[in-house]
Amino acid sequence: MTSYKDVLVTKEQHEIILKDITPSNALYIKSGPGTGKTLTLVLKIAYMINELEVDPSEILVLSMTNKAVDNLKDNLDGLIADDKKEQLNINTFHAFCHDLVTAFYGDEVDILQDEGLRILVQLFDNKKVNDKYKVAKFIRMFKDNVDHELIRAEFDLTQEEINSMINIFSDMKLSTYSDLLKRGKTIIQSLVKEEKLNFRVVVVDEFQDMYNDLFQIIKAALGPNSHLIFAGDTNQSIYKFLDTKVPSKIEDLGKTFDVLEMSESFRSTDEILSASKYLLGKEINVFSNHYGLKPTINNFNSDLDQYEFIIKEIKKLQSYNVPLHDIAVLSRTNYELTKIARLLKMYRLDFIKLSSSPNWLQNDNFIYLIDYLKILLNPYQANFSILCTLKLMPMVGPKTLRQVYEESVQRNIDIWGYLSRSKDPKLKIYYNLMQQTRKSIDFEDPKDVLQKLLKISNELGLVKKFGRIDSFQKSNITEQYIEFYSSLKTFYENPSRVSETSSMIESFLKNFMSLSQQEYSSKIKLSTIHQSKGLEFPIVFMTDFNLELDDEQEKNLRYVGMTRPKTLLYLNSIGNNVDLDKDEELKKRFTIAGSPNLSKAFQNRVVRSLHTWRKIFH
Ligand SMILES: Nc1ncnc2c1ncn2[C@@H]1O[C@H](COP(=O)(O)OP(=O)(O)OP(=O)(O)O)[C@@H](O)[C@H]1O
Repeated sequence: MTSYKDVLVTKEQHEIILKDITPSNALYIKSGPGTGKTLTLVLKIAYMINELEVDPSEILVLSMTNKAVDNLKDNLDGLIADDKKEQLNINTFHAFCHDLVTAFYGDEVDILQDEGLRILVQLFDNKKVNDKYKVAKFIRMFKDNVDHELIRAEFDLTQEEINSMINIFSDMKLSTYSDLLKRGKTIIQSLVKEEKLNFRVVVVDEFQDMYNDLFQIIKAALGPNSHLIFAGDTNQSIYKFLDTKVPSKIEDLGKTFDVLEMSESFRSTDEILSASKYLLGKEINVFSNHYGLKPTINNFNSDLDQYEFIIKEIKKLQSYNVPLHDIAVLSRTNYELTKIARLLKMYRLDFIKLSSSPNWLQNDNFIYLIDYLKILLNPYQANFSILCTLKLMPMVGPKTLRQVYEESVQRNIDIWGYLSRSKDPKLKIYYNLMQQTRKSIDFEDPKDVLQKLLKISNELGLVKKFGRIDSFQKSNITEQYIEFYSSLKTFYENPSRVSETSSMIESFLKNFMSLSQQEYSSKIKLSTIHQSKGLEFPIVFMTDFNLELDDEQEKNLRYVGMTRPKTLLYLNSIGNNVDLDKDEELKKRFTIAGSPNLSKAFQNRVVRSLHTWRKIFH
């Protein structure tokens, strides 16, 4: 162990931190789960700024998720001066492109979301492209410049029908994520060419899940004098539907590669790590110096048995004073998580579902509050939001929506202008309330903003839509409004979140998606395995665990889940065909059928010690 900035780092980590940043070279940090990718990247960034005197504005750090970005930023606190931290460019690929596109073109980027697809189904009014999946596919095809001949064949459409749908999409000024990345790439390319953007170092985290659109951003950002650093673990690549060939394409970047590995894992005990590697079926160079209990596998006949076991074990852990926030339940799908959530609620065990977006958005309908805000702020640029929210009004159906859209196109006015002139009583109610609210709303006062939104949701149909969802979700609505309000307040209470050029509310609209701090709450964490990537928890339950997997991607996903816990791992399978008691290899690595010997674990301080294993900088 060596030390950098009072942090004890391994020899491997130290070598990576000090490795030179020659422009023509790239550094690939090959690291297994829990080996300290984040810590090492953070220390390397600090080293470059503090010791090599690299100007922080010349460092670009790109990551796939908001969570990873927040993590990097938090961990940099105290390592570099605050003013230098401000100049550092640490962003998700999407936010980086979003900022460039809005700054460059001055227009708002309206990304097409799930609810928007439903409105397009109605506006398209086409018998063959008649559900949101088909609409999404249609848009993807035309955005990817697929030959119209092929689109016609795919959906059995005429050219007129295709043109009409493309026109609607363009009139609504909608973008897809892929659009945003492509527009971003073009801007970066020209700025780099004109030497207005000049990154000396580009750092990319979690490169194993990178797909072509993201790869193109990196390629565009790299000038002749840029050094590239990328870190990742191909065994944790879990997005099969994306372009998994990308990591190998990195070699097309024309840089000479140095590969440095990190093999000591600081997260999981050696028992957990060995069992994870065994089920992945690969020889992997990671080890741990912490020892504890073997993971436990139980096979159940039904979901109910499985869930009862989890509740019983959680209660047992509580009796050893394990705080709920040390426990996570990971599942393959959101559907399974909802079932577990219901059960935990029944037993009055507090839980929180982790997601990459803010909590209140776990109810899709809350996206309409964002639409209302966009309209209140600038109705002339909110055509699509107006159509989305009009649909919530009682008695407004697809026919009215199409009529509003078509007539405003014919008269060459925006939809707000059309509404202001409309004699239709339903549309008048909508217009009058919105107009009145626009005049009276105080955007400087979050309480007033919330009150106005509540009134609008009540009178313009959103609350009625809430009424149609099931009772479990309904009981969470007040809580979600409160969470929405606290997200809103974040911007009023943290001026640093508000950029110089935009107001509080504009900053909120631009950044609300990145508000997800739930990991730090004091409740049991529920998460899909996908969402748990990059996170760690002292104790993990994995549900519906499948021992018989062939698919490589699925095995990787299982590996990601199994390597999240620090000390205790419970695997629950249902009706699996492997005879657990007879499989000697499994028996060597797992406790089969039963529960872990907690009293032994606590006696040996295996579990307790974990409470002190907090993140190094926390
Ligand atoms: N040198 C070290 N000494 C002590 N703890 C360390 C050291 N390096 C990393 N850690 C700790 O190990 C844990 C795992 O680190 P980190 O989350 O960065 O791993 P990772 O490589 O990103 O893992 P994954 O690929 O699974 O997301 C963290 O709690 C971190 O603080």
